[in-house]
Amino acid sequence: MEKVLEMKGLTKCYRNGRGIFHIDLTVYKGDIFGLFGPNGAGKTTLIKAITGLCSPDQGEVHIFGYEVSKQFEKAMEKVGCIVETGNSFEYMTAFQNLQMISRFYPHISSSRIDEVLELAGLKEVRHEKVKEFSSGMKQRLALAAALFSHPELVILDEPTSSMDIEGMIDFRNIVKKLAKEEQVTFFICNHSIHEMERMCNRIGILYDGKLIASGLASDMMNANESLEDFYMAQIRKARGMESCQFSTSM
Ligand SMILES: Nc1ncnc2c1ncn2[C@@H]1O[C@H](COP(=O)(O)OP(=O)(O)OP(=O)(O)O)[C@@H](O)[C@H]1O
Repeated sequence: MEKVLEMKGLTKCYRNGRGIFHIDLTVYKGDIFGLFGPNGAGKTTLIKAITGLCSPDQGEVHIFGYEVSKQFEKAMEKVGCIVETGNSFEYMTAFQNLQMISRFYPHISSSRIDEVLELAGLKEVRHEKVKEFSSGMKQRLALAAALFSHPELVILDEPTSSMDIEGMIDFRNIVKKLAKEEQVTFFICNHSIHEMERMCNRIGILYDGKLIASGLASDMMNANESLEDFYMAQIRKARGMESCQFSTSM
């Protein structure tokens, strides 16, 4: 299996002592990797460290074999991402926003703009200004932008948090199709465990900055009624260990 994204001992500790600690994780070509965790577990921090938006205190991130901190441009060449809210120019139309992005990719035909707008379900509203878009429509636009350059790795932080049911189903279908037909690899943080259960083949659970479980979704579901049961069991175990540590240190 070809390694696409690899983290080794990845640590980012903020001044308040929070962050992510000693993360070792590998994502393989064609994986749809889902990262879960409670609020504040460190998911966005991890994505920022992967994409070079914050520099880790320790550890390494390799994308397609290139170390992000040393060979950033090479590492990110085939990556598309949405980190926190995907930013767009509010006073431009969806089409114009993608035209701006297309300037960074002169080798890609401008017909790709219509292609990704259609993929993201925005074809009908492509000439409307983004300031008139709902938050779900803005997320669709962010997805279109992330997919514009035909990335081989797509990193998405809460990509569907404001989408309606149809939007989520469309999103799931796009992800599965790209992973299956084009071997695109996805790394996705999402709170909706039910949605991820239907989509991801590999799962990681982050708790209090630490990766407390990772592996194949099928293994996790075989041993449990559902991914939700597995997730809750892991979280309870981590909380139990925390309270044990607390009582022994008293
Ligand atoms: N710039 C910062 N300075 C200090 N602490 C921060 C900073 N950014 C995040 N944190 C803290 O680090 C921890 C992880 O935050 P992060 O945003 O990565 O979590 P998350 O898992 O993405 O949360 P959510 O699910 O709520 O989006 C939290 O306790 C948060 O308060």
